[in-house]
Amino acid sequence: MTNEIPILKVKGLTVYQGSYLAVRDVSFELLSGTDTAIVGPNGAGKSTLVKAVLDLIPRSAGNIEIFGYPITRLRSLRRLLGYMPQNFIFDRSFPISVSELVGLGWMLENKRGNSFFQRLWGQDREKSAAVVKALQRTDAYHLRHQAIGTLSGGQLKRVLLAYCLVMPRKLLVLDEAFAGVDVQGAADFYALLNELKREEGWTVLQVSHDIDMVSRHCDRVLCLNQTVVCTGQPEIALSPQNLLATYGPGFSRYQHHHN
Ligand SMILES: Nc1ncnc2c1ncn2[C@@H]1O[C@H](COP(=O)(O)OP(=O)(O)OP(=O)(O)O)[C@@H](O)[C@H]1O
Repeated sequence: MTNEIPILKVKGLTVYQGSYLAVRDVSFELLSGTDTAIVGPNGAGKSTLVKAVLDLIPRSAGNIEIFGYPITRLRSLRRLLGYMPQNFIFDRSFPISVSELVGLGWMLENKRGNSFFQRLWGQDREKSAAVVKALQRTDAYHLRHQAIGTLSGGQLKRVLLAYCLVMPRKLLVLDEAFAGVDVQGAADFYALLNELKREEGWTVLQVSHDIDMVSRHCDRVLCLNQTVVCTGQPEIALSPQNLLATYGPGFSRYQHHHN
């Protein structure tokens, strides 16, 4: 259900990457239970924007409020936030299984009233059940015993999404989560996001290059090219004029590729 509570408020955000002005004076809000896509050409500042919004890189100007708090005071609320970065770089010989990785996303909740050992045992069972459910939801359960270093690109995306889903979240931030996932897989992922949004009230912010999927599945679109070019419902934000303004004249070839 969509209601009018802003989960995230970004005002006047400006970010430099080294000496390069990557994001300039960006403002937007995310309403609870909505799925917003950030689109724009390569180098437009999309990844920089989401990293700065999550306070993972410094900003030179701007205010960010998340769940009603300044981002710097997020601390214990971080578990309400799932983030899947564009690239996940790791040593492929690192001996950790898919289940173990997904389990790392599960955090202890402070439950009172039981003894230490009861809590420990209960939480272990809860964690195992949550890992199984998350892997089933992303169609990666069959990979659970595999070492993460042996996964294909698309399989790894499924497992990383399971890592994000293993806890209930309020905000899920995905940076090209579906790049490299096959067509059926991407459609399944969008169906899953829809379920999380409608049935569990999650809010989604996703960077995507798939204009076709975005126009079919997202509630709002933010067109970015260093700064916000336009924002609104997909049918408005992705009009030919707005796409031209965002991507420049080369876009028609890209769009053709998707039709
Ligand atoms: N660590 C860095 N140091 C210097 N410049 C950087 C760094 N990271 C990004 N940039 C530059 O900042 C600009 C924005 O990069 P960013 O990765 O945010 O773009 P993007 O819209 O996510 O691109 P893509 O669609 O290719 O993933 C680019 O010009 C890039 O070269």
